[in-house]
Amino acid sequence: MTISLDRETSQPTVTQLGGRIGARIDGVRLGPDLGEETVAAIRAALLQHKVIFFRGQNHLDDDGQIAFAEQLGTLTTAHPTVNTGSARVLSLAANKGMAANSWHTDVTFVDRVPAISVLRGVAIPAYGGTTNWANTVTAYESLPEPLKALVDGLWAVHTNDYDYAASAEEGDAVNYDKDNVFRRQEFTRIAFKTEHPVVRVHPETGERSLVLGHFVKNFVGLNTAESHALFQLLQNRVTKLENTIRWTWTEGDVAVWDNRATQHYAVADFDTQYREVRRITVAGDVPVSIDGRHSRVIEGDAGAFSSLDELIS
Ligand SMILES: O=C(O)CCC(=O)C(=O)O
Ligand SMILES: [Fe+2]
Repeated sequence: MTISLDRETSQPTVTQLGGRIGARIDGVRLGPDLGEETVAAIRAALLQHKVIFFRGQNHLDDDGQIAFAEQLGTLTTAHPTVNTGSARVLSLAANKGMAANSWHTDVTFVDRVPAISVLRGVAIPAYGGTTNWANTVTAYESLPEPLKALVDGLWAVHTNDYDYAASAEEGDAVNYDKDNVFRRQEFTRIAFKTEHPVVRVHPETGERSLVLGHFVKNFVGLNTAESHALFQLLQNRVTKLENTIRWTWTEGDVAVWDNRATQHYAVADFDTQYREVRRITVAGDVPVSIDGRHSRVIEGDAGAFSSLDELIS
């Protein structure tokens, strides 16, 4: 489908795709200078639906994607530890079937967890390679009261040096370079460890959401076995199918998600076909717990994070 609407006169239309998460926006040609009204409409849809999709944005290149993302907030460095060859663009390319096929929220091992990720489908395989998102706000809201009481005061340690051996696959696609060489060493060359509340208050909506995903190492005060059991229990709530939306990509699609209210998972079922998606990340603030306490860095300070800007630009 090709969308050729006059940017000056058309209004974006928002079509809800799932009961708990996901909407498609039509009638917008993404790029710079969208105008206040359009940006406000996009932001409102994002906050409500948590992940929004734009079809047919084939005109976009990296610069256009960056220019669009800049209207949503201040951009972060492409990745805190992986040298992506670009200051802003994280390219996730694969032709050996690997993908970020483990449920996660982006970069939760630092204190300033990114607010928004903008992902563009650059090369999309003929089959497979869908991406799924889960709503971590509804996951919290639908918890029974005793579980809410349990998580409301709970904190978790997140690290980039998480237990890769414990996951069935080798984790995030950012662990691979363009020649498919696993580069965990690079991913973990600076160890980050941050304590986040398991329940954070969303800075824009005031909603409570669960902060979990595959960078969680353990819960504060619980041993490894207890942490593992509780993590599985809560993750099962987050990733329950009714709480998710699945997107089948075509080239030129753009997905934008609220990284403060979602987790995602790229399905590694495209065999040896080439797949490439490119991500721009909008900076976020330090999560705040229900009782007003901020996340705290245990290892790898914010200074190291920002100086990486120069390192990889
Ligand atoms: O490959 C995908 O569809 C998503 C990859 C991912 O986890 C990300 O872009 O943050
Ligand atoms: Fe991701």
